[in-house]
Amino acid sequence: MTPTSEFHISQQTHKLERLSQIAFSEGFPLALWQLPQSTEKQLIIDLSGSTQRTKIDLDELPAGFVMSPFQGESLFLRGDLYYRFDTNNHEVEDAIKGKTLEAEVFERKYLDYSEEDKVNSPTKNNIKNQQVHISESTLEKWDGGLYNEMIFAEMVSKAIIAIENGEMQKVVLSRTKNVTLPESFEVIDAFQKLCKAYPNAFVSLVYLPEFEAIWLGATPETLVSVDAQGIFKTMSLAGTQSAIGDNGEMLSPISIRWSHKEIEEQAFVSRYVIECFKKIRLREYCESGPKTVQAGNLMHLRTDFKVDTKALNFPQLGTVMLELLHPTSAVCGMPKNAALRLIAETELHNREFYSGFLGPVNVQDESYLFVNLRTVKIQGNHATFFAGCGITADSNPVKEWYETEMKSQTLINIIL
Ligand SMILES: C=C(O[C@@H]1C=C(C(=O)O)C=C[C@H]1O)C(=O)O
Repeated sequence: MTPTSEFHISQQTHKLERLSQIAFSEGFPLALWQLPQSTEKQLIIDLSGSTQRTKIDLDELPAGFVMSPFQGESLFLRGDLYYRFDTNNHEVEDAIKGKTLEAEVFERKYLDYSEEDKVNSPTKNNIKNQQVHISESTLEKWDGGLYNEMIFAEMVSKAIIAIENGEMQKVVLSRTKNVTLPESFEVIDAFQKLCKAYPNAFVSLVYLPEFEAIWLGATPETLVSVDAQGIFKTMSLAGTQSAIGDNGEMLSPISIRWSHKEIEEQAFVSRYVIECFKKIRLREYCESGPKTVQAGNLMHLRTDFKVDTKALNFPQLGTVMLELLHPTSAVCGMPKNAALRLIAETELHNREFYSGFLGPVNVQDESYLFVNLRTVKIQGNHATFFAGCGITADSNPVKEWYETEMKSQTLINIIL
């Protein structure tokens, strides 16, 4: 191999990392993701320098990435630059061929590897050491930790009383866990580790310069997807158990037994999805499940729903269902308004983007939106993990605390 081609290959390997570091240092919004069961990583950079606030209309939006909070306006990252990388982090050939002029100009400005650049340009070569800019005022907002087992158990007890009083049937309460990251922590490495560890999850990294934050996650839950063939999918996911046995062994899904509480909790979510179909008088959906599925260190109960939008001549189904479904009772509760009220009165933190939804929209004619679970917000060396649990009349407050601990461990086990 000639020295030039060796250099070229090593630059290829680092391209994903370099592009990310450029976005972080220049303040360009960025989304990097791996779809479930895919070995490709996809990357979008919005060159405008800020995200757009928008209503999510899947039929209208250009190619980009949606980041939506639990409550409030959705953000849209425009796909000005779009890259695809294979398992070895090499750029995918057909994506290179279809490169836009904008991408070529960008690469010439930031990634041109002439000999002179290698020696002289600080922007182009020392970029790896640059971090996301974070202001003092953002750091001041960081709290040392709002929750402990007793506080959270009391919140759950309060929710159980509300359920017993007939105010609601189910509510999902969540908490945060704050961790100071070690100096050795590298966010792109953490993303890569999550991709390897969780091939069945939607693994994502989203940089939002206006929030001076990076959100990293590995969620098991599809909210709405519409593929290039017009197949719409959603799911009801709930009920949680450890996937790891008493002796540290990985359990198999068929060995898992579910209690009445968990079966009921998941059935609430399925009923909610079916109610949404009923509202638009759609009967032509296929339903399969519930079945036990593994999500990293956890097992859940899942029912899948599928609709052929082409056969029904209903191309807007994705947009209509998104509006009806979010927030589902997997992250909020039943009935929705009573649950929202209790969440607002009880939780000590703002959920921000946790339990909202995120994913690529109209990228290669497909849209995949996921519920933002198993997620962490990173600001400087501060990490806030978010996790929640579904509470019904049969909940045990201490068990629910452990469930949120296990859910935080899905990320912590891999990235720290
Ligand atoms: C709320 C979360 O997860 C949701 C709640 C579940 C439950 O209550 O058992 C299971 C899966 C998700 O639908 C979370 O991960 O934070």
